[in-house]
Amino acid sequence: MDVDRKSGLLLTRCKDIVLVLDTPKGRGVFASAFIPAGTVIDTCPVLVLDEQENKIHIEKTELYHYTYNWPIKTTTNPEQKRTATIRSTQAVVLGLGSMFNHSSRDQNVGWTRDTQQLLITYHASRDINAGEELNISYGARLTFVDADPPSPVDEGDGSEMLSQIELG
Ligand SMILES: C[S@@+](CC[C@H](N)C(=O)[O-])C[C@H]1O[C@@H](n2cnc3c(N)ncnc32)[C@H](O)[C@@H]1O
Repeated sequence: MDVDRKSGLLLTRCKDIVLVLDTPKGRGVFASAFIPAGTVIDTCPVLVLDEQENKIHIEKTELYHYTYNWPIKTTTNPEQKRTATIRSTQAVVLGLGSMFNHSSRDQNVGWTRDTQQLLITYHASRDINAGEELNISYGARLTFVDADPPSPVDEGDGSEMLSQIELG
Protein backbone atom coordinates (compact mmCIF):
# COMPACT_ATOMS: atom_id res chain seq x y z
CA MET A 1 0.00 0.00 0.00
CA ASP A 2 1.35 3.43 -0.97
CA VAL A 3 1.18 5.80 1.96
CA ASP A 4 2.52 9.34 1.96
CA ARG A 5 1.99 12.55 3.89
CA LYS A 6 -1.02 13.44 1.77
CA SER A 7 -2.94 10.19 2.21
CA GLY A 8 -2.24 9.79 5.94
CA LEU A 9 -2.61 11.94 9.04
CA LEU A 10 0.60 13.45 10.33
CA LEU A 11 1.13 12.27 13.91
CA THR A 12 3.44 14.62 15.78
CA ARG A 13 5.13 13.88 19.09
CA CYS A 14 7.51 16.30 20.79
CA LYS A 15 10.92 14.66 21.28
CA ASP A 16 11.65 16.54 24.53
CA ILE A 17 9.35 14.58 26.84
CA VAL A 18 9.89 11.59 29.10
CA LEU A 19 7.60 9.32 31.10
CA VAL A 20 8.50 9.28 34.81
CA LEU A 21 7.20 6.20 36.62
CA ASP A 22 7.24 7.14 40.30
CA THR A 23 5.67 10.54 40.93
CA PRO A 24 3.16 11.33 43.73
CA LYS A 25 0.52 11.11 40.99
CA GLY A 26 1.72 7.75 39.60
CA ARG A 27 3.29 7.90 36.17
CA GLY A 28 3.59 11.35 34.60
CA VAL A 29 4.95 13.16 31.56
CA PHE A 30 7.87 15.56 32.12
CA ALA A 31 9.90 17.94 29.93
CA SER A 32 13.48 16.77 29.36
CA ALA A 33 14.37 20.10 27.67
CA PHE A 34 12.81 23.54 27.23
CA ILE A 35 9.53 23.35 25.25
CA PRO A 36 8.33 26.63 23.71
CA ALA A 37 4.65 27.69 24.01
CA GLY A 38 2.56 26.33 21.14
CA THR A 39 4.67 23.19 20.56
CA VAL A 40 2.59 20.12 19.67
CA ILE A 41 3.27 17.60 22.45
CA ASP A 42 1.41 14.62 21.00
CA THR A 43 -1.34 13.72 18.55
CA CYS A 44 -3.39 10.82 19.89
CA PRO A 45 -6.04 8.67 18.21
CA VAL A 46 -9.06 7.99 20.43
CA LEU A 47 -11.32 4.98 20.82
CA VAL A 48 -14.91 6.20 21.25
CA LEU A 49 -16.90 3.97 23.59
CA ASP A 50 -20.49 3.01 23.05
CA GLU A 51 -22.62 4.78 25.70
CA GLN A 52 -24.22 1.59 27.01
CA GLU A 53 -20.98 -0.38 26.95
CA ASN A 54 -19.37 2.45 28.92
CA LYS A 55 -22.12 2.52 31.55
CA ILE A 56 -22.41 -1.23 31.97
CA HIS A 57 -18.74 -2.17 31.81
CA ILE A 58 -16.10 0.55 31.63
CA GLU A 59 -17.38 2.72 34.50
CA LYS A 60 -16.82 -0.25 36.83
CA THR A 61 -13.17 -0.63 35.85
CA GLU A 62 -9.88 1.21 36.26
CA LEU A 63 -10.21 2.31 32.65
CA TYR A 64 -12.92 4.76 33.78
CA HIS A 65 -10.16 6.98 35.25
CA TYR A 66 -8.51 7.18 31.84
CA THR A 67 -11.45 8.26 29.69
CA TYR A 68 -12.36 11.69 28.35
CA ASN A 69 -15.82 13.12 27.68
CA TRP A 70 -16.56 12.79 24.00
CA PRO A 71 -19.50 14.45 22.21
CA ILE A 72 -21.45 12.44 19.65
CA LYS A 73 -23.52 14.37 17.16
CA THR A 74 -26.52 12.64 15.62
CA THR A 75 -28.60 14.23 12.89
CA THR A 76 -32.21 13.21 12.37
CA ASN A 77 -34.29 14.32 9.42
CA PRO A 78 -38.00 14.38 10.32
CA GLU A 79 -39.98 15.94 7.49
CA GLN A 80 -36.88 17.37 5.85
CA LYS A 81 -36.03 19.43 8.91
CA ARG A 82 -32.60 18.50 10.14
CA THR A 83 -32.15 18.32 13.89
CA ALA A 84 -28.74 17.84 15.41
CA THR A 85 -28.51 16.33 18.87
CA ILE A 86 -25.30 16.27 20.81
CA ARG A 87 -24.92 13.51 23.39
CA SER A 88 -21.93 12.73 25.47
CA THR A 89 -20.04 9.48 25.86
CA GLN A 90 -16.48 8.61 26.85
CA ALA A 91 -13.38 7.93 24.79
CA VAL A 92 -10.12 6.15 25.58
CA VAL A 93 -7.15 8.23 24.44
CA LEU A 94 -4.36 6.16 22.97
CA GLY A 95 -0.74 7.32 22.78
CA LEU A 96 0.50 9.51 25.62
CA GLY A 97 -2.85 11.23 26.13
CA SER A 98 -3.78 8.92 28.99
CA MET A 99 -0.55 9.68 30.84
CA PHE A 100 -1.07 13.42 31.45
CA ASN A 101 -1.84 14.14 35.10
CA HIS A 102 -4.07 16.90 36.48
CA SER A 103 -2.98 20.11 38.17
CA SER A 104 -5.41 22.56 39.75
CA ARG A 105 -2.54 24.97 40.30
CA ASP A 106 -0.53 25.08 37.11
CA GLN A 107 -1.67 23.57 33.84
CA ASN A 108 0.82 23.98 30.99
CA VAL A 109 -0.80 21.73 28.37
CA GLY A 110 -4.00 22.39 26.45
CA TRP A 111 -5.80 20.00 24.13
CA THR A 112 -8.22 20.06 21.24
CA ARG A 113 -10.62 17.37 20.05
CA ASP A 114 -11.07 16.52 16.40
CA THR A 115 -14.39 14.67 16.41
CA GLN A 116 -14.23 14.00 12.65
CA GLN A 117 -10.82 12.33 12.62
CA LEU A 118 -11.10 10.95 16.18
CA LEU A 119 -7.93 12.61 17.44
CA ILE A 120 -6.83 14.73 20.38
CA THR A 121 -3.89 17.08 19.89
CA TYR A 122 -2.00 18.31 22.95
CA HIS A 123 0.07 21.52 22.87
CA ALA A 124 2.20 23.53 25.29
CA SER A 125 -0.04 26.36 26.55
CA ARG A 126 3.01 28.28 27.81
CA ASP A 127 6.80 27.91 27.78
CA ILE A 128 7.72 24.77 29.75
CA ASN A 129 11.13 24.43 31.39
CA ALA A 130 13.20 21.23 31.53
CA GLY A 131 12.18 19.18 34.57
CA GLU A 132 8.60 20.51 34.78
CA GLU A 133 5.69 18.09 34.74
CA LEU A 134 3.25 18.45 31.85
CA ASN A 135 -0.21 18.86 33.38
CA ILE A 136 -3.69 19.29 31.96
CA SER A 137 -6.94 20.14 33.76
CA TYR A 138 -9.43 17.34 34.46
CA GLY A 139 -12.02 19.94 35.56
CA ALA A 140 -13.45 20.56 39.00
CA ARG A 141 -14.78 17.10 39.93
CA LEU A 142 -11.85 14.84 40.74
CA THR A 143 -12.21 11.15 41.62
CA PHE A 144 -8.94 11.09 43.64
CA VAL A 145 -7.12 13.11 46.29
CA ASP A 146 -5.24 15.87 44.47
CA ALA A 147 -1.49 15.62 45.13
CA ASP A 148 -1.12 19.10 43.68
CA PRO A 149 -3.99 21.10 45.25
CA PRO A 150 -4.62 24.78 44.46
CA SER A 151 -2.55 27.31 46.41
CA PRO A 152 -4.40 28.34 49.59
CA VAL A 153 -6.16 31.70 49.24
CA ASP A 154 -4.88 34.37 51.64
CA GLU A 155 -7.61 34.50 54.30
CA GLY A 156 -6.39 37.89 55.51
CA ASP A 157 -5.61 36.94 59.11
CA GLY A 158 -4.23 40.41 59.75
CA SER A 159 -0.61 39.27 60.11
CA GLU A 160 0.52 41.60 57.33
CA MET A 161 -1.08 44.57 59.00
CA LEU A 162 0.29 43.66 62.44
CA SER A 163 3.79 43.60 61.00
CA GLN A 164 3.34 47.19 59.84
CA ILE A 165 2.32 48.59 63.27
CA GLU A 166 5.29 50.28 64.90
CA LEU A 167 5.64 49.70 68.61
CA GLY A 168 6.25 52.93 70.58
C1 LIG B 1 -5.28 9.54 33.14
S1 LIG B 1 -4.46 8.80 34.50
C2 LIG B 1 -2.90 9.64 34.47
C3 LIG B 1 -1.73 8.67 34.51
C4 LIG B 1 -1.56 7.99 35.84
N1 LIG B 1 -0.79 8.84 36.73
C5 LIG B 1 -0.91 6.64 35.68
O1 LIG B 1 0.11 6.36 36.32
O2 LIG B 1 -1.43 5.80 34.94
C6 LIG B 1 -5.38 9.52 35.82
C7 LIG B 1 -4.97 9.06 37.19
O3 LIG B 1 -3.70 9.64 37.56
C8 LIG B 1 -3.72 10.04 38.92
N2 LIG B 1 -3.61 11.52 39.01
C9 LIG B 1 -3.69 12.42 38.01
N3 LIG B 1 -3.56 13.68 38.47
C10 LIG B 1 -3.39 13.59 39.80
C11 LIG B 1 -3.22 14.56 40.85
N4 LIG B 1 -3.21 15.87 40.65
N5 LIG B 1 -3.10 14.10 42.12
C12 LIG B 1 -3.11 12.76 42.38
N6 LIG B 1 -3.27 11.79 41.44
C13 LIG B 1 -3.41 12.20 40.16
C14 LIG B 1 -5.04 9.56 39.49
O4 LIG B 1 -4.84 8.26 40.03
C15 LIG B 1 -5.93 9.49 38.26
O5 LIG B 1 -7.00 8.57 38.42
